[in-house]
Formats: sequence, structure tokens, C-alpha cells
Amino acid sequence: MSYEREKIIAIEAVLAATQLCEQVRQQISPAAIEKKDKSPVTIADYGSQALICRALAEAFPQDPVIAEEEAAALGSAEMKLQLQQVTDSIRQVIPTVVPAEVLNWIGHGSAQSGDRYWTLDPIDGTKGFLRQDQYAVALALVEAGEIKVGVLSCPALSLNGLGPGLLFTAVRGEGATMRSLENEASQPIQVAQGTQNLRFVESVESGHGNQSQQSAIAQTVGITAPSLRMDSQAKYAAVATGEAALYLRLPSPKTPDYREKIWDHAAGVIVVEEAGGKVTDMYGQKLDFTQGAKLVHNQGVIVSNGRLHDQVIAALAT
Ligand SMILES: Nc1ncnc2c1ncn2[C@@H]1O[C@H](COP(=O)(O)O)[C@@H](OP(=O)(O)O)[C@H]1O
Ligand SMILES: [Mg+2]
Ligand SMILES: [Mg+2]
Ligand SMILES: [Mg+2]
Repeated sequence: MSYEREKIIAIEAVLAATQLCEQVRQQISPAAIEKKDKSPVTIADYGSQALICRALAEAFPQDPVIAEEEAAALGSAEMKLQLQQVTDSIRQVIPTVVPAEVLNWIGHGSAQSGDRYWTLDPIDGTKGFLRQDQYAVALALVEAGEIKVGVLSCPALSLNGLGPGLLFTAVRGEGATMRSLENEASQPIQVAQGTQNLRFVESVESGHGNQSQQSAIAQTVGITAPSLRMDSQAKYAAVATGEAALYLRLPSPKTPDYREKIWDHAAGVIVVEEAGGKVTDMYGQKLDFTQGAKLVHNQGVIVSNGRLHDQVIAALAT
């Protein structure tokens, strides 16, 4: 089966959402709203989710969407001003939009499961976005547990003389490509083949991983360079393009029972796999995208150029 239409709609939606995020980031310094779990969210997270969910609902009305943000949080009485700000940010794209529609579109992303579903992170790396650092807009299509399409926009990323602002796309069996956000011309990407750029990437946020264990494992497999710390799924892009050989995300000792969210990985995983790399959990198991919003059967995420993978899993087992 061809996924051409899915790819085109996903790219168009992610580009529109990226533009909204960049406008929010550049016009005003984005303010953080605190969610129930104490993590931050912004006007741009909600605006991005609304735009992408609207596009998916229109093009693929049967497809469930499992997205990060919740309409109920933005729809409460004390959030009236923020809902208006989200609506205003969307008005630049859809002049007639009203707040109730915005809430409906965001709510379209509240699916819990599906055999064929989309998963969306409207802004991945919200903490990076707030620091004017790396962030991503990440959208993927999953069918029967297999990621089929991934679109990953990294508005603050520069690589190989392109950017800032890169878009990564992958379709299962068709390879992965990269282009600048401004220019449609795309080029195939590949993970590092030899020993060039023998370094690893990890989160900026120390609470999203185990940095001391990550350094120790990297050293065990022969990586002596200090880590490149980056917010968001831009880390997957770094491995997919050969900028880094490895991305390590081991469970934080502060949150040992944390389970990774599917939208934090799906788009990045297919981009790396189609660029020739490998992704598993810390035990070498495939990430299981059949269990709803969380990767309940997996812990830790190891992303590599393939060549280093078995060594890393072996080092973690000792
Ligand atoms: N204790 C934890 N361990 C691992 N990931 C966590 C975490 N708490 C939050 N996260 C996730 O880490 C993501 C950011 O990853 P990174 O640190 O690689 O930039 C967040 O995505 P959002 O920013 O979309 O909320 C959030 O889902
Ligand atoms: Mg979040
Ligand atoms: Mg995220
Ligand atoms: Mg997010």
C-alpha cells in the first residue's frame, strides 16, 4: 500500500503548525502554563495540536489521533484568556475560527488506541521551546503496531549547512529524507557508516534520563567525546543524519516507573530506522506501539547507527 496521501497531508499539517509555533516564539516570549502533572504547556502547543488535528480530521475522518494535549484543560473557566490567545494564533491561518472549534479540534486528539492511528506531539521539548532552544513538531501514522509514516519538524535545528529549520520525513520501506523548512527540495539521509562523529546525544533535562549511566555506557562502547545535549526528537534527527552515532535515554532514578509516551518517539523512530539505524528499549526489545499512549512494555530507549547497538545492549546487561 502506498502512503503518498498520508505523507502529503502530514507534511502540510506539520508545516502549518511549525509556522504557528515559530510565530508564537518570535512575537512574544512564550509563557508557560502548568499542567496537572506540573509539566509546562504553551499557547503554541495547543495551537499546533488544533491545526494538525483539524487537518487529520478533514483528510482521514476515520483515523483516531492519540495526541499529547487535552482540550478539557484549556476549556476550563480560568483558562478563558489562554483559549482566546490560542484562537488568535490560529486566526492567521483560519480567519473565521472561534474558540469552540479550537477546543473541538484539540479534543480530536484524545483517542486512546486504534489499529490504525496517528500519534502527535504538537511541541516536543516544550522546555526547550521555552528556553528558545531545540523543539520539534512530531507526527506519525501507526498500523498494527508498525510505524508507517513519520514527519518531524525541527524549527531550530541546523545540519550540513541547511537550516535553521529542518523537516524530516520517512515512509516505511522508502527511506528517510531531510529538507529545509523553506525549500521543498529534499535529500536522502543516512546514519553514520564509519567512525565519524562518534559521539552521543542525550536530553538537556537531567530528569528525563540518567546522565551518569548514559555517560558510563557511552564510554564502555568507546565514545570518549562529551555528549551533545539537545531537547526533543531533534536527537533522533542527529542520529539519522550521522551527526551522532547514538542517543541514550535511560530511566531517570527519580522516576524509575516512568513509561515513555508514544508521541515522544514514533516519528523519530521511523526516521532513524529508514535512515539505516536501529531503535530498541534498554533490553534490546522493539518498542511496542500497540498499547495506547504509553510504551508500557518498554523501558529506556536506545537509538543507534546500528553498528553500535548490540554493544550498547550488552553493556547495559552487565
Ligand atoms: N521522567 C521522565 N522521563 C523521561 N521522559 C520524560 C519524563 N518526564 C517527561 N518526559 C518527556 O520528555 C519529553 C521531552 O524530551 P527531551 O528531554 O528529550 O526533550 C517531554 O515531552 P514534551 O516536551 O512534549 O512534554 C515529556 O513527554
Ligand atoms: Mg508536554
Ligand atoms: Mg514530547
Ligand atoms: Mg509536547
